Amino acid sequence: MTGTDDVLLVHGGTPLEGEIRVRGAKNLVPKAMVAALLGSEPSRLRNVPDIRDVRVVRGLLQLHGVTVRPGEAGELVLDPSHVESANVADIDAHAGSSRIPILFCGPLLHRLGHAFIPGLGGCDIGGRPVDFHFQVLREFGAVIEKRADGQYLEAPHRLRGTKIRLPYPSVGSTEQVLLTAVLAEGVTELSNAAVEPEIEDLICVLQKMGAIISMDTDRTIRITGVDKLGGYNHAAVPDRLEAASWASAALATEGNIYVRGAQQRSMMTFLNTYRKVGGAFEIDDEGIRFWHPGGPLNAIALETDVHPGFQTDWQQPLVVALTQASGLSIVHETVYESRLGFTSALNQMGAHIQLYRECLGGSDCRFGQRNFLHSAVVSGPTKLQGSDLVIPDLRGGFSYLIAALAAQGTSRVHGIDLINRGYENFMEKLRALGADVELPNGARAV
Ligand SMILES: CC(=O)N[C@H]1[C@@H](OP(=O)(O)OP(=O)(O)OC[C@H]2O[C@@H](n3ccc(=O)[nH]c3=O)[C@H](O)[C@@H]2O)O[C@H](CO)[C@@H](O)[C@@H]1O
Ligand SMILES: C=C(OP(=O)(O)O)C(=O)O
Repeated sequence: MTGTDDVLLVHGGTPLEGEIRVRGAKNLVPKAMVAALLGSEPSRLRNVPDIRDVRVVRGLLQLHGVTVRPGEAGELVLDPSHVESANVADIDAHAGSSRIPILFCGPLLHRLGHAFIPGLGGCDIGGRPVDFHFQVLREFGAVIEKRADGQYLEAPHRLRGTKIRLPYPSVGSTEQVLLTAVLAEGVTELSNAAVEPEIEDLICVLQKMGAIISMDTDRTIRITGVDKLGGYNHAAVPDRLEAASWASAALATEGNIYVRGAQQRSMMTFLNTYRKVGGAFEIDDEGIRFWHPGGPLNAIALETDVHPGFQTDWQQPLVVALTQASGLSIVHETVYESRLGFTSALNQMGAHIQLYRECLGGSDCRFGQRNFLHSAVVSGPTKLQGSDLVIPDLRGGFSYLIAALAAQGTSRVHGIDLINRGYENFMEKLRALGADVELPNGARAV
């Protein structure tokens, strides 16, 4: 989508108020769909959001012979009975913008003995190499050949369990190990694993299928391979990243939003930070209400980290709220080396955000001596003015929507289709919250 179809006019200055609902997590649902490939029976996934990353994986699974059909509302039934006989063609067309194709490696090697992985998508927020993925697959016994159009993998023999230590607790690499080890021969011990709530939920899915997986408290995961897995029936964990985005929108626009589906357990670190900034929230069994209680917001020092630290995908939307806090906030991004570039457009709107190459705010990280602008000092409060904005990535895009909604005047936000990757029906939700947004004359709703 290009041109006027992909532009949103945002008339700012109105607090967002009302209720929206978040469904299953973008960072779990596509992976649970891939897990269905490992089963000998159909799986039923519930609480599935209608987002682009789900559609991309659905296309890829269908290409590999998995029948995917909708069940009840928000359900997908995935039947992998015909994977062996599928005629895989045109895989590049389905790879799309997502990073998920890399997670097809283990399941396809188990089922077919070979796999082809095209170029990956995902947000442009750093180099995002996949060296850990290929290293762990080699340790399981896969042979990998890089060709011009992608990576070809083969498993000449059944993959074998192994002992692996990740150089960094990478989410995708941990998932790669899980999806490969469950059907490998013998035991796999993974240390320095990522332990994000979405990973725990993927482990729940795999256990339902018949896998044997234990998690220690020291980032060690042990998997005892089994010969066969069945299907699963699972409701996906809610999207804590989307929930936090709406919470940040409530704070930046001086609004009040009830996020149905938001869960305290997976958002504890975010909630502590939200409270330190001066945001208010109230938790009940169905969701969390977030609001600006009035008065000034507090500047804070914030460092992103792997779970249970402050999740990097929460950072960009919260930075918009920090432009409204009194004093100097420090933001140290330690997960991605280039996730602060989006702030230049906030400065164009009137914010005062200065980027630094040094590790500010406490600890040293991998990016410290390497010339990456990965720390920020946000000086506030500053009034924001409407502007012309071009969305750079998923969370940066949502941040621009928040900034435009908090600003005086009208903004033209270009590239809004990108937001459909991870935010279900965001236009409907914005309107339900009273946002004054419109598509330019003649444009379709995205
Ligand atoms: C679809 C999905 O679930 N995306 C999430 C996932 O991304 P993703 O799984 O890609 O992120 P990782 O946790 O793997 O990446 C973390 C860091 O490890 C580095 N790295 C990773 C793999 C590798 O082979 N080599 C390497 O150097 C990355 O460049 C990055 O600096 O976790 C991130 C961290 O919580 C989130 O921001 C993303 O929203
Ligand atoms: C970085 C993100 O996603 P992905 O890994 O899919 O690019 C995100 O959800 O913010």
